[in-house]
Amino acid sequence: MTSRAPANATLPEAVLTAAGVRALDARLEAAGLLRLTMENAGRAVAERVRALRPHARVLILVGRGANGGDALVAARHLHAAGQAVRVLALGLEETGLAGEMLRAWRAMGEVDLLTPQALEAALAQRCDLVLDGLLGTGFRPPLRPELSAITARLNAADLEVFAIDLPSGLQADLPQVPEGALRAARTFTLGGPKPALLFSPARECAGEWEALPLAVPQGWVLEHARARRLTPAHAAALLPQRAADAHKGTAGEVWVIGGSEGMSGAPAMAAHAALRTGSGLLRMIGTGEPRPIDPEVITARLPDWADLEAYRADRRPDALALGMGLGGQAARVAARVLAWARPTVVDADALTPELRGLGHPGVVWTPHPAEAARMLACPTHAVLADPLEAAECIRAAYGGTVVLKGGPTVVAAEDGTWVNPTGNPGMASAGMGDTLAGVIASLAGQGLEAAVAARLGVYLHGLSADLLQPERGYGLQATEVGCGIPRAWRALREWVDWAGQEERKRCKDS
Ligand SMILES: NC(=O)C1=CN([C@@H]2O[C@H](COP(=O)(O)OP(=O)(O)OC[C@H]3O[C@@H](n4cnc5c(N)ncnc54)[C@H](OP(=O)(O)O)[C@@H]3O)[C@@H](O)[C@H]2O)[C@@H](O)CC1
Ligand SMILES: Nc1ncnc2c1ncn2[C@@H]1O[C@H](COP(=O)(O)OP(=O)(O)O)[C@@H](O)[C@H]1O
Ligand SMILES: [K+]
Repeated sequence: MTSRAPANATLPEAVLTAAGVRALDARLEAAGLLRLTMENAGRAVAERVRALRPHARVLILVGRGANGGDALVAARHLHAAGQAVRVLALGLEETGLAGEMLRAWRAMGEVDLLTPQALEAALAQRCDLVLDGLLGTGFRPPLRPELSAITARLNAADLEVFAIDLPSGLQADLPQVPEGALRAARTFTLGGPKPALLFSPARECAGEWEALPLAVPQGWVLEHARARRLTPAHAAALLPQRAADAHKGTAGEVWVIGGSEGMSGAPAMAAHAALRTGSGLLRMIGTGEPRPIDPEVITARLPDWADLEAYRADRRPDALALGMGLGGQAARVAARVLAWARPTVVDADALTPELRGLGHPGVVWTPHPAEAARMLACPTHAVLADPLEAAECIRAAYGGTVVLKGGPTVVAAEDGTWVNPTGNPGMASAGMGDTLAGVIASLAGQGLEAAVAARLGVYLHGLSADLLQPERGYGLQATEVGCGIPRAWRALREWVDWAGQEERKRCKDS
């Protein structure tokens, strides 16, 4: 029998909350697959530990829930492979699925009750690595004292900790770090990352993380996902394709509307990035003198913003980006342009509450957290406390697609919420957002749906910065990220060609 499921590699990654894990668990249980899934998960963890630390003596800490069950499976596979393990468990009852795993482990090795004294004794013997299976997605703060004494001791010890699913004491769904949370050097997250592994400050507790597959169809996991995360294959499939007879009239005319006295650079960076993303024709329009970086850009200086309608009369932009450096007039100008019902990226000064409800399917709002707070009339810390929720709230109130910028950027669109995997802290410099607005407008002008242009735009923008990071570090300029877009594009395209070749080779071999 052949599989009818699409190859997992072409599907996005699932971002799973505690509720999503519970729902997936229920489905697996109903299908009679939960025990096998725990077995697969624990074995996958053991394989990663063996690959990374084949000679380590591993202290395995086991909680009472399924996270502990995963740890016991890992203990069994590590022991069977000849690696030295010591197991300490919070409970020794053999009930439920985790209890079954405890019984299976006991057939092979010993287990002692985890107490502060037992931990101390274990640490006094040679131990190179702690495998944390105390708490996973089932944790609800605050951490009880019996456990906070354990995590405090481990955090104080000079020991490497690898966490299963997420470091014990982190709340899966939120970026905050509850009192007493464990700090891990590495996390093996099961089925897909939890929001806590994606957003700061919680993600700093997880060290490097990697997602281990659950060995069930990715479609099942995605059904219970809170959000999706782009993979290279998925992003590459979004790249626009051009006909051989393409010309500047078919490659998209983009207008950048912005700039004011002393702020001419912002729209210039957007226009520059749009050209590098492949737009056929760029116009920069302002009431001050537009100062493009590139000679290819056509400029128009309007006596007043009221003259915008007349300028547009016999012209038809394929997409627009507006707001960058525009100043106090921005909301008024944006309201006019939104009425044209063209694909439009609304950025910077134009991101104001006056525009609530004016979004249409072609609109992409691109706030950073402080601008998002302005749009939602809430403090910035409330946005940062749950970026997925904040992006979705803006979308509900304003319409269109929302790109909530940050490390990482969240895209809330009609088809759901996405988390971008590319980008790095070198991007924390002025002008990066202007560049992004140009990239998204360019892709929309080349015919991509606004929501798709947003998703691909943030991916390419971050990838361009990631490719530059090794040579530039924190000294990365926004214009360089714009210049690097063709390289990012090529890297993605080559990835697809490479993946396609692999796929063809696999088909030939089988
Ligand atoms: N479908 C999937 O993706 C798969 C998921 N899998 C795994 O399932 C895990 C989720 O398992 P789970 O639901 O059993 O919860 P888990 O994290 O083990 O914690 C429960 C324990 O924590 C305790 N506890 C709670 N709060 C506490 C506090 N404040 N302070 C102290 N203790 C506290 C709570 O105690 P209780 O409240 O019951 O007394 C209970 O004993 C998930 O992370 C992944 O590893 C895999 O098996 C493969 C398939
Ligand atoms: N630490 C980071 N990790 C990933 N991306 C980042 C990071 N810091 C900034 N960025 C990206 O850089 C851009 C900054 O945008 P913004 O703050 O609007 O800049 P500006 O207003 O100066 O143009 C966003 O796309 C954001 O996602
Ligand atoms: K854990």
